Amino acid sequence: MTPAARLSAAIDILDRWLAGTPAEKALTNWGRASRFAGSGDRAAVRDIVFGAIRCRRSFAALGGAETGRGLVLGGLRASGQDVDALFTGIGHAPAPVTEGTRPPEGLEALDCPEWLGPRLQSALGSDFAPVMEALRHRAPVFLRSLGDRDAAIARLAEEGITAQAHPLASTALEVTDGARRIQNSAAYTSGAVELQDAASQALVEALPLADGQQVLDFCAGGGGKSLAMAARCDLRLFAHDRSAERMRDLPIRAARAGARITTLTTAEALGRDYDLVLADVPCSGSGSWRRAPEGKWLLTPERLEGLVQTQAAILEQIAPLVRPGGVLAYATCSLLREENGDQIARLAGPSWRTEATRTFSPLEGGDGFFVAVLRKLTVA
Ligand SMILES: C[S@@+](CC[C@H](N)C(=O)[O-])C[C@H]1O[C@@H](n2cnc3c(N)ncnc32)[C@H](O)[C@@H]1O
Repeated sequence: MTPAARLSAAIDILDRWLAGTPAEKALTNWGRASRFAGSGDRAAVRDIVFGAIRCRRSFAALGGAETGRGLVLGGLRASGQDVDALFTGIGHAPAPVTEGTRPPEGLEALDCPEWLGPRLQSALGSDFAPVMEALRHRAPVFLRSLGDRDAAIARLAEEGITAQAHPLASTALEVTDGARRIQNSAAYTSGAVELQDAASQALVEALPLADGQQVLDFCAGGGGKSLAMAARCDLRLFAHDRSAERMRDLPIRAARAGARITTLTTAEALGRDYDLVLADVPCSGSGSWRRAPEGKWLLTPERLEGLVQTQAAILEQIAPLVRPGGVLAYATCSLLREENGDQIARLAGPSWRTEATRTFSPLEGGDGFFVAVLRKLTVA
């Protein structure tokens, strides 16, 4: 495909996305209908689409319309490209440009939803603009090394993947070249490295884990945190998720990593007690909007309120599962106070002591995360 034909494909996919089709689905449908597109074309179209979703408001202003065409045009203008050379109307190229442009202003220039601006500003203070700017760009690719980090770097290099140690976590590697080769590399398939954001790794490093503990990952999803916990200590480790479907791949991933993780139904999970319960709760995902940018535009005040209620209900459900002297760890990938510190304040009282809270900013390289470690006090 020519560069201009890739733009036309991205315009169609973005129009479908704007009409309500999830971006992954719109990309898959286009891929199925476009057998002529090679892997380079698919990757390039995907990059244009996700780049436009991250910068929806500013690209729409620059491109003169909130349409697929406007977003693509705005993206080209934002990066200073010669739009008339690409929008020629010849062959599969988009029709010549007639649209005007205007510079984005205020929250629009930061690609921040208007209603969220004040809440994020209050939570992030002087970091607000730099964080929102960071979320306009693609996320770095991180790996977690299961053994020696330098050995993993050398092994990846043999397969044409360049990675370097990242300071956020002792296990974290940032991939700077060859990221598309990871999933077929022997280092990955043999379990020497696992794909995981650096702040996710750092969050698990912040947990007071010790050999022999009985641990529950209550919102395990695909098991990213379970696997990282299993790699840290010899635990009796249980994974639970309200959706059993989301844990479907966990046994395969655990086998690849040589980890023992028992999945539990809700009734089973609630029927035991634990030295540590991790609740990596469903949240706005505002800390990971560069990785999953659609969430930025799908969040509404009502959805946020629903999430806050779910988080509070989960905390209430798991608090009794922690043994006296044990730990409840509450985590989100949110930047918003109502999902983070405000939730933990609910557990304040004579039964709990907050031992640590840590906020990871996207400015540190990884996703934005919050973790609080609360100790259940033994009754005197
Ligand atoms: C942030 S994701 C977990 C990500 C996962 N810990 C990881 O590291 O890959 C939140 C998970 O919570 C689950 N969930 C939502 N409501 C829940 C509930 N009431 N109880 C338990 N899990 C719930 C969702 O299905 C989702 O998989």
